[in-house]
Amino acid sequence: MEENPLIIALDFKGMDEVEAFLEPFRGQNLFVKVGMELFYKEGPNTVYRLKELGHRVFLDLKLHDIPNTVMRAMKSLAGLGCDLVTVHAAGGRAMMEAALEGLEAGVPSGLSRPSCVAVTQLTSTEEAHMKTEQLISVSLRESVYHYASLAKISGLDGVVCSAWEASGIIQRLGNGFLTVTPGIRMGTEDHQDQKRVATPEMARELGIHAIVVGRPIIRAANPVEAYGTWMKSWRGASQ
Ligand SMILES: O=C(O)c1cc(=O)[nH]c(=O)n1[C@@H]1O[C@H](COP(=O)(O)O)[C@@H](O)[C@H]1O
Repeated sequence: MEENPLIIALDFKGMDEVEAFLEPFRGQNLFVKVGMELFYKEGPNTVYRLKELGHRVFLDLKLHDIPNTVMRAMKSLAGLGCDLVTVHAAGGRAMMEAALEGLEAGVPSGLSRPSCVAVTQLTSTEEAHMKTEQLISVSLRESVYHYASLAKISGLDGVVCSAWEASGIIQRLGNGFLTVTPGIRMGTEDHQDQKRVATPEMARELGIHAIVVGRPIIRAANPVEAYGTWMKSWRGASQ
């Protein structure tokens, strides 16, 4: 992954909205995330179009199924030419290994396989709910560290976690293991459904590799200006 990207979550209803959002960014190469809403509506053309426009694509479908199904699904996704994909670590080691097997089998010749990161505990999850709803009795941090270790043992490239656990993961698993962090807010705006939240400055100081930002940029009155402000906060003095 290139130098600490800010990944814009394109959480839009369809490609018309995506094209309208991207138009004022013409000439800039962004790192964008395609999630379930957009992919389920528009399908593979989403990825082809974004690649044609020169953007890097995080295809975030959070696969979680039996190993054979995930292996075959990843084979299809690798063929689209995306750069980064996700699975749920809760699917287990065999499923994560199968995901990598599928990605390696499906990658078009001449391209490198997409990076694959595992979602640990969603940033919308609070410790109390994890304990009552998932019946996990360790702390939320311990649960995230456990999933991150499992993802590393399985050969994955990193994890999706909140900023609250990222530095512990980097300490335990090394700086080469990616930490991709949503739940980022400037501090002033509504957290919406996010619970484990941090500012871009905090994320930078914690050594996080990539942040994912959706609504604060895509719903901003002036998204280009908002992106510039966010990039300055995320990159700090180097921007
Ligand atoms: O895998 C993800 O990207 C993800 C994992 C997670 O734990 N939390 C999380 O918010 N996300 C995604 O990150 C984006 C965050 O969007 P905003 O809350 O609008 O900034 C959404 O597209 C979520 O689907």
